[in-house]
Amino acid sequence: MMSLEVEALDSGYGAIKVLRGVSFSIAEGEVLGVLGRNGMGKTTLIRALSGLIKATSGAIRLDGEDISGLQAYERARRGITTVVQGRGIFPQLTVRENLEMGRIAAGKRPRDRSEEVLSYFPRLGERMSQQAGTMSGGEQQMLAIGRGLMTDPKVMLLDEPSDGIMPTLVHQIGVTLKEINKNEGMTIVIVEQNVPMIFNMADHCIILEKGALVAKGTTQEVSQSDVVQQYLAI
Ligand SMILES: Nc1ncnc2c1ncn2[C@@H]1O[C@H](COP(=O)(O)OP(=O)(O)OP(=O)(O)O)[C@@H](O)[C@H]1O
Repeated sequence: MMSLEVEALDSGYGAIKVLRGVSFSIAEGEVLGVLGRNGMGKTTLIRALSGLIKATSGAIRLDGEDISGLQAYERARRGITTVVQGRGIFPQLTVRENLEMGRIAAGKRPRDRSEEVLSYFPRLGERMSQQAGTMSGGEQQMLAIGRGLMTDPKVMLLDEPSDGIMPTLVHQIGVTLKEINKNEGMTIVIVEQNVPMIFNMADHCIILEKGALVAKGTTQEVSQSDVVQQYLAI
């Protein structure tokens, strides 16, 4: 069974149509990389999957169930967690409190994942009482991912986790996300401008151009195809 299946999805902001007929599917436990230049609809896709904006038509199926009519919190209860661009952590709260917010956000009582979170991100363990807003960008990104993990999700949506982070940490975060994917069997949808990061960690890739899909395939197929030059300008 497909873990996540998106069919002919249209979405946008009021009268502004952004996503046009987007279709793809991800098997359970896979990593899907979402590539595309600035303003092509990547963040909008993450918002539409998480339920922050509505689908105007099409379907989003999680394990066969169409969740496109559900509110964001209902999707979260079904196991979708979102690590938003800019991280969305609570800067005034401590690391410990931010992680606890993840558990609360899950709505039910999820398994306690704090041990796993601290094993993936030992730096967080050293800073449990620190105010989150005083940490470096990379540490805040680790916290945002850790908080998502605390909800004990089945699917993790990430919007540009490399944004504003120094290259060595970007590499490390990519490696850790892959570990989480493998160890937890976690399905991951990751939006990135950082093409090498995606080519290193994704099983499949899609490329968005003006809200429509212009490429989809295995990472190997997409990375070797002309579309990379054409749509990503690298
Ligand atoms: N809240 C909003 N209201 C109206 N239009 C929006 C809103 N947010 C985004 N858009 C528009 O939707 C289009 C796609 O934006 P989106 O943020 O999804 O692109 P993106 O591929 O994530 O870009 P970036 O890499 O710069 O984050 C853009 O034309 C943008 O101006």
